[in-house]
Amino acid sequence: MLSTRALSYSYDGIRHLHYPDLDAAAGETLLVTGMSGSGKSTLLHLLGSLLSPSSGTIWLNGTELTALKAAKADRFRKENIGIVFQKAHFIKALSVKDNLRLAAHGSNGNDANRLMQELGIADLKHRAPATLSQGEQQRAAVARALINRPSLLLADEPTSNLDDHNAAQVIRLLQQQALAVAAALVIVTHDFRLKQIISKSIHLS
Ligand SMILES: Nc1ncnc2c1ncn2[C@@H]1O[C@H](COP(=O)(O)OP(=O)(O)OP(=O)(O)O)[C@@H](O)[C@H]1O
Repeated sequence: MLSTRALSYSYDGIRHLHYPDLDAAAGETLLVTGMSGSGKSTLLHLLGSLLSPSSGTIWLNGTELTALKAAKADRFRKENIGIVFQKAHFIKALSVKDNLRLAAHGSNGNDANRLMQELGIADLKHRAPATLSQGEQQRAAVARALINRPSLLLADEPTSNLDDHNAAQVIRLLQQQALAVAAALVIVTHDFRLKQIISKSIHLS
């Protein structure tokens, strides 16, 4: 499903971030931990095809992401990869539901109601995103990331600022939803509590 080989990235051509090889099957969760500055967010951007690596390859479902030209990579990302960023970045003027529909490819927007129901935010669909609590915004961000039934779901620090109970709940939610669409789930975090919940992990140093 997802595999990377010999990935590296440099912002300035001087300091290079080298990544261990990653493999994640459909429905599997991979935790990537590391201290601040170890390159977690950069890795997430590489996996999400938002940055191109200096060297190395990323394969997702038989497609070599790293070989795609920009326009094809954009389309591939929209159709195959869902990303839950640390900050959600919704369109302020649109309702929660319209934010989901805007992210949808083709007829996938029809799934917006079902997803919001499953994530417990159906009652909030006509609200402006800014009026939602942090936890509600996070669930809306998960719904948006899932709208195109991605084969790879990426989450950046989904549990920072959450207490133990809510952290476990968000992880359960992400895992349930990833499993429902048979997506590989990659979570990057400095939250070492998650090592107790997720068995497969890689540490960046
Ligand atoms: N746009 C940029 N230009 C130059 N250097 C950058 C840029 N973004 C990140 N870096 C550097 O690359 C390294 C990895 O950064 P990255 O944000 O991936 O780490 P991180 O593990 O996600 O950190 P944190 O947990 O603090 O968010 C750091 O040394 C950072 O200073």
